[in-house]
Amino acid sequence: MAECATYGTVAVLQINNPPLNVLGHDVRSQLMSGLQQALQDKAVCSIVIMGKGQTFTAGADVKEFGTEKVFWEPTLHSLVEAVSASTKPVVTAIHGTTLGGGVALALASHYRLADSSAKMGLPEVQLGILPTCGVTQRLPRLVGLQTAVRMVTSGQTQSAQQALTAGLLDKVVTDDLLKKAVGFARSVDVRGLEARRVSSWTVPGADRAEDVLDAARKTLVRRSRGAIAPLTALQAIQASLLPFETGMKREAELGRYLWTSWQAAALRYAFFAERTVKRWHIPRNKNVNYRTAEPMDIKSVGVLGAGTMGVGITISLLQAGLKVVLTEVNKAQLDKAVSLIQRSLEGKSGGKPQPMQLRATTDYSQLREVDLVIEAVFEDLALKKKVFQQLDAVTNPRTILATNTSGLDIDQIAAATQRPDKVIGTHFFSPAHVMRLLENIYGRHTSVETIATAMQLGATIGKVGVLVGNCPGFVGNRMKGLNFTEAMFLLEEGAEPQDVDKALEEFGFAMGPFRVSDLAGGDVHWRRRIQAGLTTEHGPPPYTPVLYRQGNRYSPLADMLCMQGRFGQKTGAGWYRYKSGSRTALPDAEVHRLIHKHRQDHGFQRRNISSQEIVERCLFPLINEGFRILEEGLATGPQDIDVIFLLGFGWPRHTGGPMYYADKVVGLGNLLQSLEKYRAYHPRSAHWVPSSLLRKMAAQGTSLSIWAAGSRL
Ligand SMILES: CCCCCCC/C=C/C(=O)SCCNC(=O)CCNC(=O)[C@H](O)C(C)(C)COP(=O)(O)OP(=O)(O)OC[C@H]1O[C@@H](n2cnc3c(N)ncnc32)[C@H](O)[C@@H]1OP(=O)(O)O
Repeated sequence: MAECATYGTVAVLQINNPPLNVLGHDVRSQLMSGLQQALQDKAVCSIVIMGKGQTFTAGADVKEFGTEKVFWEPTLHSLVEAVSASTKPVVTAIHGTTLGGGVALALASHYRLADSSAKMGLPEVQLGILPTCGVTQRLPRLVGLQTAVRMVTSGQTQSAQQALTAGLLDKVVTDDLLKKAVGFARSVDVRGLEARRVSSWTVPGADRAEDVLDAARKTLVRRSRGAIAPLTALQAIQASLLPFETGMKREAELGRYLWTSWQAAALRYAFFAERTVKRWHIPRNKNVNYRTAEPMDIKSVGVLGAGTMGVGITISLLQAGLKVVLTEVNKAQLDKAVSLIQRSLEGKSGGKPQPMQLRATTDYSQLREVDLVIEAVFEDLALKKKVFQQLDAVTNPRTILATNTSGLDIDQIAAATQRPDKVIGTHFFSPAHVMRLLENIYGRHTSVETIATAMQLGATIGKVGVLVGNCPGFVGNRMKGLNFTEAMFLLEEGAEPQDVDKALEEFGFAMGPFRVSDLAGGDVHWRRRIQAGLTTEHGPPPYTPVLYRQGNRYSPLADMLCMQGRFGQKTGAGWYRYKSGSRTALPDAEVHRLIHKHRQDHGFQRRNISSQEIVERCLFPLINEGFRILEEGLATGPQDIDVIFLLGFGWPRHTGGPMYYADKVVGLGNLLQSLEKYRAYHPRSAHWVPSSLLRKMAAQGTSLSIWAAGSRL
């Protein structure tokens, strides 16, 4: 856990708690007793604290957070204070990615050394808590308010060089950190110790504090969208302008406030959910799971289609060091794609040339020897089936064939081949080289090896893979579609697009549904509705009521905009209007007129609709659908649904995701009641009928966490 050794007059305490040296209770205890021994040992003049393995430490053990263990002595706070009060100089030697509590230990030390490849960060606000243990008081004294605010409120890591420049580190070294740290510790003098205690320093540039804090507050109010941790952290940093002990008291108060908040619990859940989804199984056959599966070794990947998705996927694969054969029948499109890929990769490597593992071709037969192909052609079932038939003929029979689709039937695509066991859906989110989510969809015949390979490939290219079953829209789009449906009904009943967007943005989404639709292009879903027979390019299908389609209430408003060529930002007008070259959504009188006329034509009585109703009506049907998905065994557990929404649809992380939010914030009983209430008002919308799983759980008073724990292997 923590090992102690002496090198002449230097005692070295080394954390050894693989994989990430987190500071659980055992580690803290051993570090504390090592420190006390070193202080008592007359032969020891200085002390080095460092870590073995891949990192100094990733910080506090988050697994302890929901338990009493985190308060067992020595707590992290006691350990940090013991380091700070040491009567012998303490040098912290940092390597790898050092986070949270690791930075707290470093700040309390008298000297800080790091390997040149080290990174340091304070991700606490991403867990909804405050970097306590004196971080908010010592850091500004060391690096100034501006850098401290940036590090604490963003959670972003700093490279060793950045940390050195900021004043957070005393020295950056290359090679043999242990030897260099011991050498450095030998050279430091106990007589200078008092001056090295950061707690005795004042914050540099305190005269400009008000301006810095005001500017940060304004940015954070806008960016944090309801998350309380960043603004609370700012208050703690502000307290560093007070005497150190007073500031520490304020830090402790604010720390307790965040520690006990529901947002901290939600963010902790999100942290573990992202890691839990890799432990997949198929709900109907638990023997098919991540433990029994053996992935194929993938070294080369073919990407078919060089549109926006194909380009993003290719960049992700190349960045992970895989060989890629990019195939596109249109030569001009292919050339454009290659130049985009090159530019993007050059940007990533800081202008340094990268060994190009890309072969671009218009010839399908070049895909013969790749291990896996990802098809990324236009979202059209007939086209995809044709392409899969060709791929089946041209590729090696052992090659896995993946389709990048956002909702088409995997079984139908697989049926176009002689190897349905080797066909799988890999739903990337746009931009594919940026978005971390990969929704992997198994079909009826997909083999366990194919599933394991797609999940493994996701991890290799830095994505969080979530495995789901095959149904229209899969998990993400099947649920998300309902949000937009209700948003349009709200327009019919009296809201304006900006009212709906504002309510959901206040809930925490970066953009409301109408702004998202304008960004993505309204025509994409319009084409899908046409394909599904819900509408035509000229209006409702013959003999179809305007407000009722396929057994459900229907709003034709989006179709009406598309029929006018209003596809969103790309046409300068959609639910909003856009000035040339601008992405700012401006309310549009024409849209208001169109909605107003539609209300009049169909006898809608306009009424005022509260933000609460908007949020409930847009989100509750989606959550209800999540319960249906669990019931149908299409997701391994609620975490899978939550991760899809957190990483793929901008669901506000501080609420944990739709299923967590329903369970822990709304309450399943309250959710059921609300669904029943809206169902009574809107009997022609099937999405208000509560799922039987929700009914059962609400009746039994059970929580999704119990359901989830039992269902996970
Ligand atoms: C009174 C209360 C005391 C309050 C103390 C307040 C002050 C201190 C606060 C903190 O220190 S909060 C913790 C800050 N640290 C983090 O948030 C670290 C988060 N981890 C990461 O970002 C990444 O893990 C990494 C360090 C960048 C490494 O990434 P990598 O992809 O290599 O590995 P992972 O798959 O993410 O992790 C492997 C394994 O380790 C588990 N894990 C990671 N970090 C922690 C942690 N801090 N505590 C506990 N467990 C951690 C992770 O869940 C994985 O586990 P498995 O899923 O494989 O079981």
